[in-house]
Amino acid sequence: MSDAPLILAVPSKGRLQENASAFFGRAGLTLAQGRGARDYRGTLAGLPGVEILFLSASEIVAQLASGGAHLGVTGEDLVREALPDADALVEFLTPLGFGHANVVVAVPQAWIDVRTMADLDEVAEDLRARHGRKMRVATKYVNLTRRFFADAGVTDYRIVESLGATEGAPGSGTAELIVDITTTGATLAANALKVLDDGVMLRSEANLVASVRADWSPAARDAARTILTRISAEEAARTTREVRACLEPARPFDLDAILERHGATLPYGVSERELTLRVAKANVFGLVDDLMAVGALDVSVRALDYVFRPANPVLDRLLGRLG
Ligand SMILES: Nc1ncnc2c1ncn2[C@@H]1O[C@H](COP(=O)(O)OP(=O)(O)OP(=O)(O)O)[C@@H](O)[C@H]1O
Ligand SMILES: O=P(O)(O)OC[C@H]1O[C@H](OP(=O)(O)OP(=O)(O)O)[C@H](O)[C@@H]1O
Ligand SMILES: [Mg+2]
Repeated sequence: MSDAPLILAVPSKGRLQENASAFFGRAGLTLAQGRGARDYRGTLAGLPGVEILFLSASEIVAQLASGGAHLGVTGEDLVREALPDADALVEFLTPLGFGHANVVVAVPQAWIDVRTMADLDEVAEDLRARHGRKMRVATKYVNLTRRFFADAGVTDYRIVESLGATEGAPGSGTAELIVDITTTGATLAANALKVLDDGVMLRSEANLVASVRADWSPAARDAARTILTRISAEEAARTTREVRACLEPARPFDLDAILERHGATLPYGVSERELTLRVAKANVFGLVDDLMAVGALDVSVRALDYVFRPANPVLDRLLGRLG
């Protein structure tokens, strides 16, 4: 099985789907979905050593854990919930900048004296004394909740497993409080719930995740190299700019000081009249000001599509992990 292809698992629906295919598209990796939206297998245009599985975000976690997929895009919240020992089974390669959601503990806004996890002890005691039953927490994040509540020293409660519309549980009387994800806070507000001051359990976003258990054949490693190289090249281009400056030949200045001040580099070396610099996007205008101040005759700034460099820390980390 040494030429087994690389299996890449991509969300087939939901909030992560569109962002995931846009992300691969920017990196020059076009997802081709066989015979239309209901075909759950696909390919990467121009990369024959790759098979794509279109799965739900939570199924992607299961495939990464079992080794059924080499790489996948999914939410960190789902990985941490499903895999108690996540770091032994998977490697988080890079956060993707979309799918942001916080996993939070939320209680009714009407509980004005309840602000922190420690206050939940009193709520639990009160429920026991007055109604003779345990405080109930509605959630589908059962494992994350158990761990977080244990770390906070809250032990007198019961989990009511929720399959959806978790925020409705306190209103309908099936639980006193909830643990769920929130992005804009609109659903919590609509259900008159508030997040406890120390109730943010996890700040999650979509990640590119690698399976440690998968059959990392030479062909699969080659394909991963190609994919991660393009992803890094796109990221480097998106976060940096190329600055070209035409200089007055006879006028000396401290180039090293300028490079250092803005974290700029000279990827093509130094020549007397023209400099090509690379700099973080946020530092562009400071660098331009300094170049003008030392007498530059013309400065241009360009966005690039891709920046390829021989070193790829993400790939190195993956290969190091696989041994
Ligand atoms: N506002 C949001 N609501 C829900 N999920 C979000 C939100 N923002 C980001 N996400 C991410 O998307 C993931 C859920 O994706 P989605 O609902 O498509 O998959 P799923 O829950 O596995 O599928 P299903 O709901 O069919 O079980 C979350 O776990 C989280 O990582
Ligand atoms: O903070 P907000 O921006 O309001 O978003 C949070 C809500 O969105 C998600 O539900 P979703 O619509 O995905 O339904 P689901 O729970 O059935 O997956 C999540 O479970 C919350 O209910
Ligand atoms: Mg969902």
